Amino acid sequence: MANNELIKRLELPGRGRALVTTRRVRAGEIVLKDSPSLLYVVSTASDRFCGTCLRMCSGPDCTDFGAVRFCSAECSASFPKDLCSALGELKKAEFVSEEENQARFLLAAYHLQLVSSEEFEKLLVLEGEGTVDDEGVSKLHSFVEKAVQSWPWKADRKLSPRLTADLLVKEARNGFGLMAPNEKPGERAVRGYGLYTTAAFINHECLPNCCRFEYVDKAGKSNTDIYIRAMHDLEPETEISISYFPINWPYELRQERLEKEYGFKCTCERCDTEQAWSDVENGGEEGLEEEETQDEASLEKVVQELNLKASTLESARNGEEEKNIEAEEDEEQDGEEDVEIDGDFEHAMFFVKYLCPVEDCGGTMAPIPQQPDTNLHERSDDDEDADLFLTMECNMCGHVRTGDEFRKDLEENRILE
Ligand SMILES: C[S@@+](CC[C@H](N)C(=O)[O-])C[C@H]1O[C@@H](n2cnc3c(N)ncnc32)[C@H](O)[C@@H]1O
Repeated sequence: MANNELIKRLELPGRGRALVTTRRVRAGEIVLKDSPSLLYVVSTASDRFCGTCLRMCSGPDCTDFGAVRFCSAECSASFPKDLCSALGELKKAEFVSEEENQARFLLAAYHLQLVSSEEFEKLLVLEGEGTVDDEGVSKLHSFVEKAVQSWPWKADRKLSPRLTADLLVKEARNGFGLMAPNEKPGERAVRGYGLYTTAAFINHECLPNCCRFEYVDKAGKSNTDIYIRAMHDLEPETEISISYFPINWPYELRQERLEKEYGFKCTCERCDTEQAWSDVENGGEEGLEEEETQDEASLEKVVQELNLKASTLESARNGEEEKNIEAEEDEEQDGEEDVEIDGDFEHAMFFVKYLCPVEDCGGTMAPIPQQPDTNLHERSDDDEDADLFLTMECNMCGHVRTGDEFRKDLEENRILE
């Protein structure tokens, strides 16, 4: 099913290292299956999820061991005792929850160095460098240095404030959050984080072509593997992209997260279009609501929303808005590229196709992987709309939508006549 031969790593201008397809990929194909080099459970979930496998951990099987619990005697036995005792030190430290998570990560990373310097080196090549003269880093480094001092280190041990600072940034830029099942609709929490040293080379796009699936509660050993699935057909030599957060996040929130956490400014086509909306909203007296997301995922609403924004932008461009907008627009149009209003339909269709229709979910839909002998692989290359009507699965709530259901929705909302 998964085929890691399907991708290669390249350096792309302005994007750093990236993963690119080596052949044509069909909608729904798994382009990458990756296992974690390192996993840790977050402090707020450590009493409910197993420290070894991150599965739900409840009932009498649960073995309490310092700051980690285990779902079974097997998971308890396979968790490294050195790491367990170091995690026990967390109880004495005065950390707020975010710092405690960073300490958990650092202990797991330094422990990886203890047991496999080869795997540890894979972490060191990931993107990100920290700042040493940071109070938070010093506090964490002092804690970690003490907590790991009794470990059976070899002479080539690497442990320094510089390395601690770098590891923290590498984790922030490359870690994948494994989600806990929703307790209430719309409330989603992370149960733990993992570093996947191949998937870490996938860059972000606000309109991605792949999305990540995980099945942490499934039976078996590889329950923390992640699967990167193609949302639609991809040509050979196409860069694989995912969204680093839910696809319905609004422009400002996306920009803030990408700049603060990932260190780059996104200038993709979607951001260009939404920046123009945001300029109009900020300039107009009757701007649209702040911080809108396309989270009401009914087709009608998504399409209406985007049409409304497009027409607001068009009105502003045509000088029908308040004077202050006219003035701003005039200024902005000097030397500024025109924003494609036609692009709005393409963006609307992206959400119609790929945003999970379940209220408050915000997940991304991707076609269910097909068996090689199904019609997905037999359909002709020029049948562009065929992937519209594949059975899709949501990567957050698991909702499944068949092609017939989608066709009916499109017809009811007059998108397809
Ligand atoms: C998870 S890593 C992806 C692999 C990375 N390019 C590398 O060379 O290791 C995340 C980092 O990649 C870069 N990146 C991701 N998406 C990008 C994009 N759309 N444009 C520019 N840089 C991007 C940023 O530096 C970000 O912090």
